[in-house]
Amino acid sequence: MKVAIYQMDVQAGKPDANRDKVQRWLQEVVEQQRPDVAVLPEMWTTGYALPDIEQLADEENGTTQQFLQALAKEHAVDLVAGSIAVKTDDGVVNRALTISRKGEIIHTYDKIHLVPMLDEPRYLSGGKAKAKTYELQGTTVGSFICYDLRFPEVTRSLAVDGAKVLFAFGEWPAARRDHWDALLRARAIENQCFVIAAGAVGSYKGAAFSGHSTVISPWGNVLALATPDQEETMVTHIDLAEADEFREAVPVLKNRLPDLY
Ligand SMILES: O=C(O)CCC(=O)C(=O)O
Repeated sequence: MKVAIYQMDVQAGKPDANRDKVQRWLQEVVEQQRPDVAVLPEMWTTGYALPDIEQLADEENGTTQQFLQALAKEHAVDLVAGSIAVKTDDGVVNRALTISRKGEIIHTYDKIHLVPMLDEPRYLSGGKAKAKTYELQGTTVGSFICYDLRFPEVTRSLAVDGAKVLFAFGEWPAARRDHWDALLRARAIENQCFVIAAGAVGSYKGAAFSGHSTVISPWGNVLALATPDQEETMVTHIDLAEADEFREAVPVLKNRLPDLY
């Protein structure tokens, strides 16, 4: 699987400008590298302009979703499209979307863990459904969003349900970059999954984002690591057989004893 990650400098509060950036990026990466999958970061339409999120968020099946469906079809690429703010009957959610190259929505997930340090519970509603696996190019995969990374139960449950690739989307603060790096690597090793993480750069109200988008193998090898502070396109090949080989050699998932913990 050839994966392209957009480590993006999201323009907070400017969804039109961010959609333009994504359109230009995708056009360029598809022309130059022909990836199978393109991956975007967390909340890439609005950034963390939370006080205005009610006005900025998309309607369900709204502008950004339709824009992504058209782009995926036009470029014949699967879009693991990070997450966007979406208005629902329960309030605004931070929703991850994956769209097939045919333009079909193949997965959605609303971030379940809201971040108190960023005041998210004041402006956003947490998802009510557990993160579920889905099929992408014949492989079982899962997606989770930023703060979910601190809750190993999320990725463990995706791995137990068969995921071999975990997609993570972040606008993680630079102040805690070490945690991002260490926890992503831990999630890859403990679940014997590839971890493909798209982060953001730039800053909002003086707080910088961590960059360090990355691709990590099930063995824990860092196959690619972006800069901490520049927009960047990272294209990486992953060999999915590595997950099977590691699982056979070290059968962690089979050796779990959930009744004892
Ligand atoms: O857990 C953290 O340190 C940051 C989480 C975060 O920034 C987010 O979920 O958007």
